[in-house]
Amino acid sequence: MTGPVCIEIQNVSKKYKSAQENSLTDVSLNIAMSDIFGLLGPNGAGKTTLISILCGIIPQSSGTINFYHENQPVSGQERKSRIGFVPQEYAFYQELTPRQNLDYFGAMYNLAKIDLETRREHLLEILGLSKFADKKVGSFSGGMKRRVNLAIGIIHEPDILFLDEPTVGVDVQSRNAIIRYLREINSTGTTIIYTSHHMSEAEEFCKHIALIDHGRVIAKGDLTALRNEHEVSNLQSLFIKLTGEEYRD
Ligand SMILES: Nc1ncnc2c1ncn2[C@@H]1O[C@H](COP(=O)(O)OP(=O)(O)OP(=O)(O)O)[C@@H](O)[C@H]1O
Repeated sequence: MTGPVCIEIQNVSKKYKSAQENSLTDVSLNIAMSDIFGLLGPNGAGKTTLISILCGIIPQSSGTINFYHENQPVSGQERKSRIGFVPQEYAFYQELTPRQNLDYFGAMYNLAKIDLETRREHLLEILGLSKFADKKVGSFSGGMKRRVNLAIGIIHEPDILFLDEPTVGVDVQSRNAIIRYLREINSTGTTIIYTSHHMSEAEEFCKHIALIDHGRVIAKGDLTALRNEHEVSNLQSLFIKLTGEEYRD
């Protein structure tokens, strides 16, 4: 653990109405403040389902989730302003520019105009989008769209940031820019929970991980300790050792 607990997940299960089987079964995890926590697992393991529940987008079927800030419980209402979510799908208006998108989503968080403008320009600059700030997002490359998606998820400076595959389908430059920025905000206290299929990226980036398979947590903890315990030299080998070689599609 890097700090006090900020998310406590106890015995969470989820069965979608239309599904025969549980998508999550009895998931229990503690995530520490200021951690970079990787939720990893094969396709269909339940990562997006868990993130969606933690962000309050869908309800769990059973189990409890508590949020804390410096050891104090965080209420449902306060949670909204403390959490940021960068989904796998693009969550912006293609026909608007990055500036217009950021203004729109910033206003949804009730940011004061002057704060929103300062924050917007800072994010455009730091994510390499200033030159394109008044062009429609629909015309952007995959990497630029991912960076716009990230900027929208963090416009309100959340303490806890959830990212579902933030670097999928982007070139090395955009991947580096995104990871570098995430590291930077983590170093000033933002807790990061992220999913990825990119094992070498996750290995370098995460402090702790949970490996999920068929909706269950099959390994969790500090990466070095997990590698030692399972006698493997890297995360990819650990992943294959615990989830097997067969296809998951
Ligand atoms: N809305 C839904 N209704 C019914 N079943 C669903 C729904 N969403 C997801 N599932 C099922 O729940 C399981 C977990 O899916 P989920 O998308 O959470 O996995 P994942 O680990 O995020 O996968 P991927 O790596 O492919 O994104 C899968 O079997 C999936 O088919």
